[in-house]
Amino acid sequence: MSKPVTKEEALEYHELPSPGKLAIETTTNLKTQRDLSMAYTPGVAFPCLEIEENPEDAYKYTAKRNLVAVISNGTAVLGLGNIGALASKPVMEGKSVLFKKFSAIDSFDIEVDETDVDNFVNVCKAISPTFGGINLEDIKSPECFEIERKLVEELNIPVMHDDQHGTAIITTAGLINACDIIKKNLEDLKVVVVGAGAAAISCSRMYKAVGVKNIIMCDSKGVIHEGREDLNKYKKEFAISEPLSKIDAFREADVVLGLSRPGTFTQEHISVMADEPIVFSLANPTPELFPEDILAIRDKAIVGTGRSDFNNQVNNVIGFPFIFRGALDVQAKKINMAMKKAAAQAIADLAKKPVTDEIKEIFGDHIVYSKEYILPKPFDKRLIVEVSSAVAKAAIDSGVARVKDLDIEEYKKRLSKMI
Ligand SMILES: NC(=O)C1=CN([C@@H]2O[C@H](COP(=O)(O)OP(=O)(O)OC[C@H]3O[C@@H](n4cnc5c(N)ncnc54)[C@H](OP(=O)(O)O)[C@@H]3O)[C@@H](O)[C@H]2O)C=CC1
Ligand SMILES: CC(=O)C(=O)O
Ligand SMILES: [Mg+2]
Repeated sequence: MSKPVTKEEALEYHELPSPGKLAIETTTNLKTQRDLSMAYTPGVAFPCLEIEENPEDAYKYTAKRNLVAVISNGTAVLGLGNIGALASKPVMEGKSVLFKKFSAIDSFDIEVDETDVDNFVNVCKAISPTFGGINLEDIKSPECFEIERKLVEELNIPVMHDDQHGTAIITTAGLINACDIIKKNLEDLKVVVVGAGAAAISCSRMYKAVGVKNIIMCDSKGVIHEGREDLNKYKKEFAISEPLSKIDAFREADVVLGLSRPGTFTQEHISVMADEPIVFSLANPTPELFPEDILAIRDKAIVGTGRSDFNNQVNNVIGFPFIFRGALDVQAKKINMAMKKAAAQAIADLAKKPVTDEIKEIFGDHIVYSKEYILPKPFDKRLIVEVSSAVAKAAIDSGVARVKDLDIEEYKKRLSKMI
């Protein structure tokens, strides 16, 4: 574990040298009167008229092709709950910083003070011409599902709710490698999912898509089963036929995937799991159960958290920057399961390769594929190359890319120079 972050340090980091975490920079010269005539009137009228004639030219003459909106209404911010649009801004600025640093994507964070599904969708639609993609963030379930569905249906740029799909990609990559290390098959796993919101539902769908058969899901009322009358249609997808207590759900389980809030499972639950349990305790910033408490009773466990200060950070930061990079570069109309699976496999494969000297310098020589290192570090510069190229290829192969003739090896070379 690295040195704990104090409140004072975190507040100072956000306040200095200037409030917030990002600013805007220009890409063209603006030094002379002639530059001004180019950038602004009269020169600017020419690209405007080209775009009016052919909307695709927006990708040629504006920042649209490399610009993503990070949009939230602040209703499910990390595990902090509904703290509102304004209070969500540090997280959204943070996501924009990660886009820029890890995948060279420009982005604006946009906090929308609106909880009504249709009104929120209308705001997103109205501002969508500006962007090459939309990353929805920290919007509570079940509203997030409907919002994303409508936007994907109605817009022709990639729209992805990161808490759903970024998280699904990274937890799938983590599961693939954890199973590889302890020699278990995905098909044979018993998985308990604690949480039944945006992240939990989407991760569980992807687990099923890669072969997991036995999933038991719990929400704040307990195990989700067909006898319950308080289930929305998303939770119903995972209802088991008979009632079950939570402790019985954990009995001999191989995996627990926590996407809920602190304290929703305890050492008692972990103690009844199968040998070498996989415990992803992913609530942020405070996990369901801390790694030391898990390892204290199950020293052979593979443990992951969402945080940057423990081994095995299982966090969508290893997903969303690279999936959008690939999607933008082939002007994908949407982000589909084929692209998500390709991303997860590429992430999993990368963790098996020896780490670079740069990563050793940051994290030390001990970083080798093992129970303590199942996923690449977000700082691994090979992520953009391997994951974004895999996503771009999957977009082309699955027919959602507008750019169809991409030389993947050439593209990988370009990616390696982007950050
Ligand atoms: N590491 C990572 O990369 C990521 C981590 N997360 C974390 O996952 C958590 C959930 O996020 P998200 O899905 O967006 O939020 P949602 O608000 O959509 O879902 C929260 C879920 O937690 C459930 N819950 C609350 N209390 C309990 C309990 N006692 N037992 C079981 N479930 C409970 C809620 O149940 P109910 O439906 O009954 O209200 C709800 O289903 C957050 O802590 C977030 O930080 C999210 C995305 C990525
Ligand atoms: C990581 C993230 O997106 C979350 O905790 O909400
Ligand atoms: Mg989030």
